[in-house]
Amino acid sequence: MNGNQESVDHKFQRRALQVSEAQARITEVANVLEFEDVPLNQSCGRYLAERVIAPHPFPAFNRSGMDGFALQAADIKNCGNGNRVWLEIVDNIPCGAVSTVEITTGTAARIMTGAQVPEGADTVVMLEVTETRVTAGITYVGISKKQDAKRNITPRGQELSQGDLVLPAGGMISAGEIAVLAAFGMDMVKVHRRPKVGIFATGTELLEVHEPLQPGKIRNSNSPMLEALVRETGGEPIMLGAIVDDLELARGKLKLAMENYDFVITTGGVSVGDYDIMGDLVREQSGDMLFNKVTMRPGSVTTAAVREGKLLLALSGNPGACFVGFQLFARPVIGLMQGAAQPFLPEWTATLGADYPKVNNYTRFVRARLEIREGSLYAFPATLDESSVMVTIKDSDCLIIVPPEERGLTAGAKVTVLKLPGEIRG
Ligand SMILES: Nc1nc2c(c(=O)[nH]1)N[C@H]1C(S)=C(S)[C@@H](COP(=O)(O)OP(=O)(O)OC[C@H]3O[C@@H](n4cnc5c(N)ncnc54)[C@H](O)[C@@H]3O)O[C@H]1N2
Ligand code: MOO
Ligand SMILES: [Mg+2]
Repeated sequence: MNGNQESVDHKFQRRALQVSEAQARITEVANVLEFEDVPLNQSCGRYLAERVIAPHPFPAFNRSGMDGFALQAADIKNCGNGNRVWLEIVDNIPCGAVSTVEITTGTAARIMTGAQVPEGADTVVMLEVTETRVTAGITYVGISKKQDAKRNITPRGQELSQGDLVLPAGGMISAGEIAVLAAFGMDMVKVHRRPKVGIFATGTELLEVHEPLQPGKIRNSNSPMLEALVRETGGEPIMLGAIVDDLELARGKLKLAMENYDFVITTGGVSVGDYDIMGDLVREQSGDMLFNKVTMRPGSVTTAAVREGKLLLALSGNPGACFVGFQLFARPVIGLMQGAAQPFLPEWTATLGADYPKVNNYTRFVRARLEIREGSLYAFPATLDESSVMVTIKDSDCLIIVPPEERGLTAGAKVTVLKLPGEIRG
């Protein structure tokens, strides 16, 4: 044997991790970023850094649910069958006012929806079932139907008592949360800073989006896709362009990116090809490597490393693998850095809508369209779902998790899907 044959090429020596193990390794080193206070109207899509406890009951006062008259139910308990009661109107209470007149037997106050119910009143009769008359300069309301106490009054604290947990830490802020925060007077919200995510692509074949097509070359579509994905997950993308497949160039670029940003994502050059420089770069400092092979398709060559506490995720250049690798590894990292309590894609159960005959050694994440038929959720796998395929990414609502199987799956099988964000296209 000559020396050449004896030597081991470490490029080919990769220990494949299960997806869950790879996710555990990368999320373990994803540190939550510092706090910042943001104005309420800019907090949509951020994650609450602290739980919110109700500082007061909500609603804060007994509130009328109707335009009508506040009175004592006991005064009208014999109404009906021709019996009518006349009560003296002692006040008129618009929204925002607090009446100083207590309702006693024989009296009522005109009141508007949303106004504070006056002391002494225990029911509000709606305007439409009342009549008024003026006798000797005094206005009376006539009521001819009985009504129980508590009707049309929302009691103080009906929705929340003081001290109740309103919002847990780590929940995403959207319209409903913003309404609650506003109602409790929180015009500034404590969140975790968005991670700055440096993104660059490697590949001598890559053209800029605006460049005309040239023989053998392709436009860099992964960088804009990653930029959109980083934004979608709440990160701040920093676009560092594309570089040719040159180890020195890549080393310099990576160093700069790792020094300046919270998280670095690259695409391309992680397989075993002669120009797969990102794989080589990570292997150079093998102590830092978290994984460089995962038992998944697409994206088996997805590589991750940690350097001085900073994470590098080197995604495959193949668009399908780049997309899936982002969803499984970058999404939770970016979420955790912002303090998200649920940083992973949600898992749903669906019925497979068409046969999926492919046999897999590895777990497959198959792009699919979701459809609701007669109240049940169906997942239709994309006909083209190879790692290298790009166009079916845009048609997908979810990724079907197809475990390693000796034979394929048939239509009707129950499958677990990872729901991608956004509306179901149907
Ligand atoms: N001998 C082997 N060959 C390959 C293996 C293997 O195990 N042994 N793995 C295959 C698998 S699986 C994948 S996935 C790819 C991974 O490739 P790389 O991550 O090294 O990516 P590249 O070689 O740079 O490019 C692959 C493919 O993607 C296109 N590409 C690259 N960057 C972009 C971009 N920014 N935008 C759009 N498209 C991009 C590139 O032109 C190539 O066509 O390796 C297999 N090979
Ligand atoms: O990394 Mo490749 O995408 O497994 O097909
Ligand atoms: Mg390659």
